Amino acid sequence: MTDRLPHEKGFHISWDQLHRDSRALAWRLDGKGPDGGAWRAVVAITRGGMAPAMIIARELDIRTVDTISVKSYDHQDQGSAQVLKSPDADMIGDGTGILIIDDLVDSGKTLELVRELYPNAHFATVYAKPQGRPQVDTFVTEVSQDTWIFFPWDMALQYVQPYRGKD
Ligand SMILES: O=P(O)(O)OC[C@H]1O[C@H](OP(=O)(O)OP(=O)(O)O)[C@H](O)[C@@H]1O
Ligand code: HPA
Ligand SMILES: [Mg+2]
Repeated sequence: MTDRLPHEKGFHISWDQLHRDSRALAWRLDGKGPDGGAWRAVVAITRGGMAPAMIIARELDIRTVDTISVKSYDHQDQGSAQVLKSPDADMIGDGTGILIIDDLVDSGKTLELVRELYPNAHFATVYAKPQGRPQVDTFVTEVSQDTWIFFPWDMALQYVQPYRGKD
């Protein structure tokens, strides 16, 4: 699968690194809610936003956690993006005081769709690529557009040949 990706570089992230970077994001968000206060709730964009959202909710002592499920059949075609499951409408309102978390913003299409629904929410991702940056309010690490980020849930430890043993 990965040899067909049109990306020049790979950025491989371990669970430990994801934990550190998600904590760094939590610390950036701390006390930045409306009126300099606390956030009302965390909403994770499934599925990739769920692990960072859990870590952030723990760090910021937020007990109300919900999800929004967005299915983008083709990242080139925004028309095909679809919300499969919405957060509780009474809880989220127009998004004021709500943190919406994803693992990364790439083209920005996913956040663009969710932002239209909840324009007053605060959008945060752990990683960001330049094209998607205008869609995200707070992030931790930027990578170049031609980098593919490999998340720990998509990887497994495996044996590699010693460098001098190849061929
Ligand atoms: O900025 P964009 O170009 O929209 O891309 C970013 C989105 O793509 C990935 O999710 P994906 O839709 O692959 O689903 P998943 O989280 O369930 O893996 C990633 O987790 C972001 O949500
Ligand atoms: O760089 C990426 N890595 C994993 N999933 C993604 N979805 C869009 N871009 C990426
Ligand atoms: Mg996702």
